[in-house]
Amino acid sequence: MTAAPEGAGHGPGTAVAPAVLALESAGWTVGGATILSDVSLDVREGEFLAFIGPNGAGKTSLFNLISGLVPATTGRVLLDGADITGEAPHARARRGLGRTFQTSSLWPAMSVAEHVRLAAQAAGGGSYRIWRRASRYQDQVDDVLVRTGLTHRADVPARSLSHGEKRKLELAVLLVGEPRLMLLDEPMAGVSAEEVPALTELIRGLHRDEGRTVLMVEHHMDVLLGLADRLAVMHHGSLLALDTPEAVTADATVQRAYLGAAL
Ligand SMILES: Nc1ncnc2c1ncn2[C@@H]1O[C@H](COP(=O)(O)OP(=O)(O)OP(=O)(O)O)[C@@H](O)[C@H]1O
Repeated sequence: MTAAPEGAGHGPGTAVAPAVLALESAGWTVGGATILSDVSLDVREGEFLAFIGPNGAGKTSLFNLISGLVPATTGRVLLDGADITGEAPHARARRGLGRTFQTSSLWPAMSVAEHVRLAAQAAGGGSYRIWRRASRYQDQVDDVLVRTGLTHRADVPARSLSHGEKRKLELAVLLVGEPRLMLLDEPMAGVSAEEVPALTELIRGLHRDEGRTVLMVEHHMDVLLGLADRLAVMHHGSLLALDTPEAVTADATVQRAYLGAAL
């Protein structure tokens, strides 16, 4: 396993946890186009690492590479020190890696509770077709709905949910598998300004109270500045900067490449 410099990106005196995820010069080339190039980073247990960068910088592609949806054509991916570069997404999921997607993955006519129940059944090894035995997952469903604040919406079909509630439901489905490492790809996308604070608090709780390691792509800088331990700035498929939010936002190169006058 690659070790990051002691305490890199963490405050002085902060205990250094072991790396749960490490990328070693990871890259992805497809159809002659290099989408990701030489990305190296360590993510520590319990850390919140946010990815920012302009459209097309490679943030989603990097999440795809980490979760195994696209192959690393160069370099290595390590989870808890084990080389998982060649592993399929489901094998990575079994190791505790879970992710959400930028676009909604819900079934419009299916209720909130049914989504979570189906995920619980799948995680428990049950067939998607055996609905009669679904009742045995009820406690798990109730627990996840409470944690995501969706109990009062349990019987509502997904199509009737607000954008913020849909994002919560996607998190609920993810939480059924109790992933230790969560990759959240733009969880605030399409969410109204009024719903952003509640969703932010939910994600903060999953990180701070439940101790999960979180990687999150997000364009809302105001959200990230109160949430992320470190910011990774992607630019043209490479990692331009990786440091505390304060250091990154003060970095002149980052400002020129991406942040500009917004900060
Ligand atoms: N399967 C693919 N084949 C070819 N090019 C691809 C493929 N997937 C992504 N790309 C290209 O890779 C680049 C990075 O895309 P990616 O979606 O990872 O960026 P992003 O930083 O997540 O952007 P956004 O903020 O808009 O979501 C883009 O130019 C995109 O067109």
